[in-house]
Amino acid sequence: MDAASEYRCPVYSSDTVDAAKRAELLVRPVKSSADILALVSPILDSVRNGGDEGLRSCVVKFDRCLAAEDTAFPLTLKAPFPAELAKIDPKVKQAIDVAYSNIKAFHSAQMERESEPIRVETMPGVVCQRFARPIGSVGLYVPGGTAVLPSTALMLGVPAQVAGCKNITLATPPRPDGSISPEIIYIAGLVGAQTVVRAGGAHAIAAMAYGTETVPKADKLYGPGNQFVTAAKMSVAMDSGARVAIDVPAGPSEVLVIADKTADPALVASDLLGQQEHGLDSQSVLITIDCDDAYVEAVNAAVAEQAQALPRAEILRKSLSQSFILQTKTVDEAFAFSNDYAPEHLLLYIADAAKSIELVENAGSVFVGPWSPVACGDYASGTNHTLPTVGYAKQYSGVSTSSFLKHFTSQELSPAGLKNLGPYVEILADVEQLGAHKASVSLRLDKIAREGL
Ligand SMILES: NC(=O)c1ccc[n+]([C@@H]2O[C@H](COP(=O)([O-])OP(=O)(O)OC[C@H]3O[C@@H](n4cnc5c(N)ncnc54)[C@H](O)[C@@H]3O)[C@@H](O)[C@H]2O)c1
Ligand SMILES: N[C@H](CO)Cc1c[nH]c[nH+]1
Ligand SMILES: [Zn+2]
Repeated sequence: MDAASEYRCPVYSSDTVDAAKRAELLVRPVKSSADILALVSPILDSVRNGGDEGLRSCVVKFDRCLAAEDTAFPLTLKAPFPAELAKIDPKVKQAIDVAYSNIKAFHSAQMERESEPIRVETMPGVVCQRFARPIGSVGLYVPGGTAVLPSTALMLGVPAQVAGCKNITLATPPRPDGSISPEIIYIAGLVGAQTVVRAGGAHAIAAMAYGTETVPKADKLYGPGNQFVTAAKMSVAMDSGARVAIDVPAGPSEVLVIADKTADPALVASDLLGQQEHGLDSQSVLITIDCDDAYVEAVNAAVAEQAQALPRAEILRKSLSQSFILQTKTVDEAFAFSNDYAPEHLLLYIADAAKSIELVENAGSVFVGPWSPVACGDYASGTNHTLPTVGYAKQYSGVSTSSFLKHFTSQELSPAGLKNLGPYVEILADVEQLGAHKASVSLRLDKIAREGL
């Protein structure tokens, strides 16, 4: 096998893909959740029962951070973070500041809509309202396994700050020497985080879900991560003892590109590789519309050429075989597959891309036209990169400002309102045979009648 042939995506044609194969192509290359949950459960128990000590032992075992063997290793850093820990290259600072500003602009606009109270008089004298409040204590997970992702600190920290969350904790795996990347500390300061936890994986999730001596307990957990992190989030969310919510199952990165003949094969290849390089369990998919075999070969050749020259060539070599190219004939066929796949990122590299958004039913975030590489959304366009994977875009939205808010409703009835609505409530309470419910209305209606209100 020559080197280039190791970096190719398998190719299928919709003409020959039957229903069973199509169903198979829709499934992501990830371990079953039962297998992962079995691995994650003892880690969660160790932190839930052992607090900081349990957390420390998991840091040693799983984050492979040498300094953690020292029992004096502080598991948390508290704000204000020392300036020397946040020292970054001025060029990097400028790029982070641009990203911060764009993300803040887009998420602040969401805040304006989401926090606006709603008031509706559903019947004369019956006023219903809805109010937004920030979630008090939030735990943000910033991945740091195969790559440290300060951009995720922005994607989670900015909406938390915009929503007005009071207690922001950020957890991320420490580097081998036990330190946290200065870019993450700089961003933690920018977004007003109070605590940075030096731990990654399922144990960091457990620490924020249950709280420890030094890690504050969060009301809601956010952020992407590998299969351990995602399974841990789902597990603690089901534990009534933790009383913690989660944002979205944001697992291994993925992209689906829909391309027609107008798409430059080299640029298509660059976006496929962009998400595939995240890890061995990532998946990139290309759906072509009415493109011949020569076009598909040109994409595969560009994939092989670019992949071999990239710093993460080894990850790509091992994982490109689980990506694939599917040749279809029509726009409808291509979008039908994409909507069933429900990709985290959907790149529309076709003529009339903007108009085709109407055809999208399920996707985390859409990249429209030839000049919108997925990397721009990953870092700095302003949208959020914490997005549903493995098909969860069918029922979940990506992280947004509203993920950091909760809403409560109110109703206020005047005597006239109760006279209008009360008799119907009495009937419905009768249907359910709930006498106390009925009496709470009847007694008031009697009083209104007695007092002539
Ligand atoms: N969907 C999204 O929005 C989105 C955004 C950014 C990144 N991602 C994805 O996040 C993931 C990041 O994964 P990562 O691994 O690089 O970083 P990570 O921080 O999620 O996980 C690394 C940690 O996993 C733990 N771990 C590793 N092996 C373990 C084992 N065998 N048992 C128990 N714990 C173990 C360790 O604590 C390690 O520090 C990638 O898959 C990437 O594609 C997704
Ligand atoms: N593509 C990731 C979301 O799946 C986000 C990211 C961070 N850094 C680079 N990319
Ligand atoms: Zn990415």
